[in-house]
Amino acid sequence: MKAITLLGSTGSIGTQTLDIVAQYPDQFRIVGLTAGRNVTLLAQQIRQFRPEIVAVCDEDKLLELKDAIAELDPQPILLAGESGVVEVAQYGDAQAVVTGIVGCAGLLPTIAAIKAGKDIALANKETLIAGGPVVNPLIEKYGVKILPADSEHSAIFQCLQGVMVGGLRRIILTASGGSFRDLPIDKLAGVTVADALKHPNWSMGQKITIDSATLMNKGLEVIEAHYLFGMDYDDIDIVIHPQSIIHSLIELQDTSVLAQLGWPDMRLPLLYALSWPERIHTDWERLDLVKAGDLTFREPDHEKYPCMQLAYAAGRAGGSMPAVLNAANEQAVALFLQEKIQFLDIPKLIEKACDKHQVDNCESPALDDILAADRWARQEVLADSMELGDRILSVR
Ligand SMILES: NC(=O)c1ccc[n+]([C@@H]2O[C@H](COP(=O)([O-])OP(=O)(O)OC[C@H]3O[C@@H](n4cnc5c(N)ncnc54)[C@H](OP(=O)(O)O)[C@@H]3O)[C@@H](O)[C@H]2O)c1
Ligand SMILES: C[C@](O)(CO)[C@H](O)COP(=O)(O)O
Ligand SMILES: [Mn+2]
Repeated sequence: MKAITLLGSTGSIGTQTLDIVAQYPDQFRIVGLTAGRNVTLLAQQIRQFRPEIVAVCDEDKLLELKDAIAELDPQPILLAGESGVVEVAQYGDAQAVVTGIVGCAGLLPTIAAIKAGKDIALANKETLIAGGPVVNPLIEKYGVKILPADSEHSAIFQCLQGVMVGGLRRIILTASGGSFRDLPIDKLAGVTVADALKHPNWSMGQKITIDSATLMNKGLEVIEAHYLFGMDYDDIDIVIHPQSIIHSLIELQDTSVLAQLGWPDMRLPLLYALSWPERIHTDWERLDLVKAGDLTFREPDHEKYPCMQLAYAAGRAGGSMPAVLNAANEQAVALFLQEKIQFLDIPKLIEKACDKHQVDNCESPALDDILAADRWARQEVLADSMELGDRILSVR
């Protein structure tokens, strides 16, 4: 039985992970859970999975959580704040930590888990995009495994099983195209948050759904693939595949191409990240190619979606630049979700921050450099968005 700690248990990744644990109680046991502030759901999860330790990041929610589970005996260790989340990440005999926290907030808990010798089932891509130069050396130093749970990187990882080192020639990331894939470019200016949250294939958290709509999710995944598989940016391609049945492909040195297929269901990559190198028999809906129908592909539209090229440029710049790109994106998406900026402002704000940033410690930025770059980028985007605010107010 594998002992697991789950960071971000109340989110899309978190609840799907717990769905797996509930289906396979003979395979998995929950040691720790963390959430941001949804203590109602967290209390339900504590009752069902009886973790040893729990943290809620919002310290103002701790008392409410204590009251919500007061009758439980024994009580889990209850912690709060970012330090509490870090404590849970490194706690006890958990063999693997599932990183389902959204954003760069997952970086410090992930580092703590690695230093505690725990394997990482990585869903939280921002941690690797921003912190790759620090995380990868720690993975090696502490001898832990990083198992991709992101659907594309799981597909690539699955295709790589049995491939000799040096056999990989190219990675092809598939992209659904997101909420506006069929919308003409001249209609993007006025789209609403509600429009952007209507992902055609996947049910996900709000931030990543907006990232899918801007294609920044795919740009981030290019950087994620670089850090996970060591591929040069010239050898990581993107193709639009509206059906999201092929979850990505690899090309080998002899030009043979391997792909992983399945229904768009995040439980499968999550399960494999937890069961690897084994495969667990499931009774989930099996892929029916006739039912799936036509599988189509098209070139990504870089004029319509500038975020992809912004991500390639940041990845190639290296050092602290991916951290700036990621933080600028997190801040811009948050402002869009708050309806303080427009959809097309997102790439503009990101580009402005990246253009201003002077990459230091290019080869190997320290953790403090990455955290400082993250903070700087968020402040830059906030300041730049104020000018946009003037424009928006004048339009109204
Ligand atoms: N959803 C998917 O299908 C999918 C697929 C591939 C990769 N991913 C990646 O997985 C990560 C999570 O995505 P998601 O869609 O599951 O997001 P989500 O639904 O928004 O869930 C985010 C989780 O993180 C918690 N959280 C938020 N801010 C936090 C903070 N500052 N400190 C600690 N916990 C915090 C939330 O807690 P509360 O809700 O309690 O506030 C929630 O449990 C992202 O990095 C995403 O890119 C997601
Ligand atoms: C589910 C997914 O892996 C989230 O990262 C997928 O990438 C989302 O779909 P899209 O192709 O980015 O629109
Ligand atoms: Mn993905």
